[in-house]
Amino acid sequence: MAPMGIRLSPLGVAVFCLLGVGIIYHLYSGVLSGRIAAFRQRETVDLRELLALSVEAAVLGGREVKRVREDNALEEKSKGETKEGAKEKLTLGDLSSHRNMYQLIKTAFPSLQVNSEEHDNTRVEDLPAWDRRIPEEIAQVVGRSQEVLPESITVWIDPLDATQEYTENLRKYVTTMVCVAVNGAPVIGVIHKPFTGYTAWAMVDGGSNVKPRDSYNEKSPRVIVSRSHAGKVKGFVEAAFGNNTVIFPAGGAGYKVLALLNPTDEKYEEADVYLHITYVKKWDICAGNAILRALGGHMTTLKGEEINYTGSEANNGGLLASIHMDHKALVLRLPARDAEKN
Ligand SMILES: Nc1ncnc2c1ncn2[C@@H]1O[C@H](COP(=O)(O)O)[C@@H](OP(=O)(O)O)[C@H]1O
Ligand SMILES: [Mg+2]
Ligand SMILES: [Mg+2]
Ligand SMILES: [Mg+2]
Repeated sequence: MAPMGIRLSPLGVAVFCLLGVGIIYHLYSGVLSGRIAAFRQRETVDLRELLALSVEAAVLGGREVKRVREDNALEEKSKGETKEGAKEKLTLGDLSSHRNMYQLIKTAFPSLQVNSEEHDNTRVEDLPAWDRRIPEEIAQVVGRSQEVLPESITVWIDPLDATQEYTENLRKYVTTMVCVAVNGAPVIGVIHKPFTGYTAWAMVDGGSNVKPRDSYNEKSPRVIVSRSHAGKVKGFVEAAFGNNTVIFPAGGAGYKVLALLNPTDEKYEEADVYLHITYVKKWDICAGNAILRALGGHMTTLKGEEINYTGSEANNGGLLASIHMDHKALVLRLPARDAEKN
């Protein structure tokens, strides 16, 4: 005979269990969410550290670019053709720079999304890990750290910009570039010149080591454009700013942004506007965009839209860059463009 004749109702047991689970959940949810928050806190990345690392990476890549050029060991290959039929070249300078830059950044911050123009997993033996030192030059300008979540970051690297000109030994156009975008907005930009050793860097709301020129000609801007991926840019520029517009053809997207500023390493064309009408990729333009933005300038599509530096590498909308000018007014002066015909 069952003692006392107690019978458990299944419904009662279920309600009792649910209550128990509810109490345990209530007690632990605060603790758990606190733990998760603390974990995320620890995982943040300091943008000032990323700036220092980006400069280090650009200089490291630049050393390879210079070495390969000076050894005359370019091992030039073709990666295919651009949409417009120009040869897309690849040299040992691009590859060796990529291996060094990518490995340095990925070893220091393995969780970051890093998009390089080149793809090659050959390990660089004996590459020392980044020492996490913030150079004095950066510490003096960027006074405090700025923490962001790693998942909000996209790093874009161009291990050698102006490869076409590099193969022609037009050394002044060649740069290495690193850019850090946060939630798609370009925030840190580094443009390094391997053959002069000059490095321009800037961080939005942080500071920079490069300044704009004192004056710009807004009424009749001198326009810097591509020399090897120009498309029909001459007619486009003349339709916008008049038939007598001074046009400077130059190599490299990094170089052309520097020509809008006041870099101190060598003489540049003093351009007022940088304009590009053919296809271009985000590693080509992100660093320049970040530097211009940090200095109060703008880089947009030809329609004046901001460029989002997440997702696909493609920028199909062309490029208009200016500083200390009414950028919207410049956009309004541009003629309608047929992206298919360029
Ligand atoms: N139409 C196009 N298609 C693909 N890449 C282009 C392009 N126009 C310019 N670029 C890239 O943008 C950079 C600057 O070009 P430009 O000197 O013509 O202004 C070069 O980068 P890389 O040298 O890193 O490949 C070049 O390949
Ligand atoms: Mg290339
Ligand atoms: Mg490039
Ligand atoms: Mg390149």
